Amino acid sequence: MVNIVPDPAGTVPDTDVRRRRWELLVVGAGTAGLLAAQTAASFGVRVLLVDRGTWGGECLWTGCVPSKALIAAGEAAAAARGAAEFGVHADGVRIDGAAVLDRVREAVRTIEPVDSPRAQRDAGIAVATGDLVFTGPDAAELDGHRLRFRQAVVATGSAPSVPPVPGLAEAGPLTTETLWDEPALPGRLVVLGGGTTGCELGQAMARLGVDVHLVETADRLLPAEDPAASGLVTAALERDGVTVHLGAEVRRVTGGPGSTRLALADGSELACDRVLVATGRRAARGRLGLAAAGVACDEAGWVTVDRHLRTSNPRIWAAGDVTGQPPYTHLAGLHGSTVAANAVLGLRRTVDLTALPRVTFTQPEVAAVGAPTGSAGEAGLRVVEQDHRHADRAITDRRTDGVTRLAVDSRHRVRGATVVGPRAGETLAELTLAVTQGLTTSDLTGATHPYPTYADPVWQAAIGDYRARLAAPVPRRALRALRRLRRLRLALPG
Ligand SMILES: Cc1cc2nc3c(=O)[nH]c(=O)nc-3n(C[C@H](O)[C@H](O)[C@H](O)COP(=O)(O)OP(=O)(O)OC[C@H]3O[C@@H](n4cnc5c(N)ncnc54)[C@H](O)[C@@H]3O)c2cc1C
Ligand SMILES: NC(=O)c1ccc[n+]([C@@H]2O[C@H](COP(=O)([O-])OP(=O)(O)OC[C@H]3O[C@@H](n4cnc5c(N)ncnc54)[C@H](O)[C@@H]3O)[C@@H](O)[C@H]2O)c1
Repeated sequence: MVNIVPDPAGTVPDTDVRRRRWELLVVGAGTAGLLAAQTAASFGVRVLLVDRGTWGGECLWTGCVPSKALIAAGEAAAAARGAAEFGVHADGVRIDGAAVLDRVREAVRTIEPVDSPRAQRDAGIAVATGDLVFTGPDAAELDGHRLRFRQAVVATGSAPSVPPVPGLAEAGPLTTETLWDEPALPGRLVVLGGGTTGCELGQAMARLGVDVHLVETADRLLPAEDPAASGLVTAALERDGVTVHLGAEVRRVTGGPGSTRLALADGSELACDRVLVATGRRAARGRLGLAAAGVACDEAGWVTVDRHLRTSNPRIWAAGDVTGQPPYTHLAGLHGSTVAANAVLGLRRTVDLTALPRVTFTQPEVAAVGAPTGSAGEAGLRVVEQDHRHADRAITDRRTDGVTRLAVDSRHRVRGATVVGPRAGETLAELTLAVTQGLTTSDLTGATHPYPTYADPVWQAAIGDYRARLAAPVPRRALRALRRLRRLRLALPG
């Protein structure tokens, strides 16, 4: 059923919505669509925002919010179990899985009103719930009703991709779209994929008492990150009870929920109650009619865009995960505001991915930005590093399993960074600014960092690089001359 809500001024009666030619039609009310619609509305344009019903999109309902709430529950369990290390005894830790999942859903419900149709309408946006299908270059259908538009934004997101392993689809695997509706936590879980999702959820589940096996085809977890991060996260997951299978491939799956068996390529077999698939994403275009609209997609199905996020139909823009660019909420939001500025004001804004920050919310967190720090040498960059075993805050917190690595160019500009440790995501903000603004390690040394914080290792790494600079021939000669001058002055009488 189409449920079109008029704008707050009431100038667009429900019955007229389908007859209007909308200045901007936005399809998908996830982060990208919401930001596109809100930014366009703030520029004074009449916008129609359409969603199937999950207002707030993946981040709110099945992504960031529930996963971070589950991670918080896992952290609470781990803190209670580990309290004895501090001389605090919290014996008899008991996990109520159903209550944990209820708390997760409560977090979603608490945030939901901000993204609701009512909130959008209050912001001056006309909203409609339904499945939108494009029928031509400037026309679409919403559950049987025709709409026309001057410009449109496709912001329909992405979906979990289930690999074509024989028997997997028939085994009823969980995905990040279905996990959150479960009434209880599984007893035994096999997680397929050791990327961001698999590591975050695998660790959280293990901390909540689930027997977790994590299967990754690559030879290390988080294969896109600095190998130092992979090593630290693997060790942390294993400490939490996750059995990690690297370089492993599932050949066949049999059974279903409650009793599933996975045959691995090395001849071994895993038995579990549920399988969670976390092996990457695919475009979530469904039956969107992009061909009828003249919007081209690449071979993998992602909507093709130019530097300004314009599709092959000059009236239509795309934003967020559907473009195939890195799937992060902060990028989806940036895409949304960028397309609004380009579509409504005719600007030619681009989105620079070179300083796109990312955080994996394992414990320790892995936060990275810019040039890789693992193979920085190959890219002509040097790596300066501070091991958190020497960071006082990490020692007081008994959280020394971390490292800060900066990739620095020949002019000592910070070109990339990886931070592994508690609150690494927060620490990354400073380094993202450094990479974005081309700041040098000497700029970082010039800003006093409070003691004792997890930002201190950044300062120490920068100071280390600055001191190494002083060892070069020219600064050494200058230092020698200054020392001599000082001695001469001190030798002078009076
Ligand atoms: C488990 C998990 C954890 C994550 N954690 C993080 C994190 O911590 N930080 C981070 O930055 N990112 C995280 N992400 C990624 C993040 O969720 C996505 O990058 C982001 O939500 C994408 O936003 P979007 O607007 O592009 O798409 P979506 O949020 O998917 O929105 C698309 C919307 O389009 C609607 N739609 C689709 N087709 C139609 C149609 N035909 N008609 C009408 N409406 C339609 C859908 O209903 C949906 O509401 C996580 C993802 C997962 C799976
Ligand atoms: N904290 C965050 O910001 C956050 C959290 C979760 C997800 N996300 C976003 O969602 C995206 C998707 O996450 P994801 O973890 O599903 O994908 P991913 O691409 O990050 O990781 C998928 C992993 O699965 C492995 N793999 C692929 N096929 C496999 C198979 N058949 N068996 C075993 N392993 C297999 C890959 O080698 C890879 O390591 C991420 O790239 C990220 O951008 C972000």
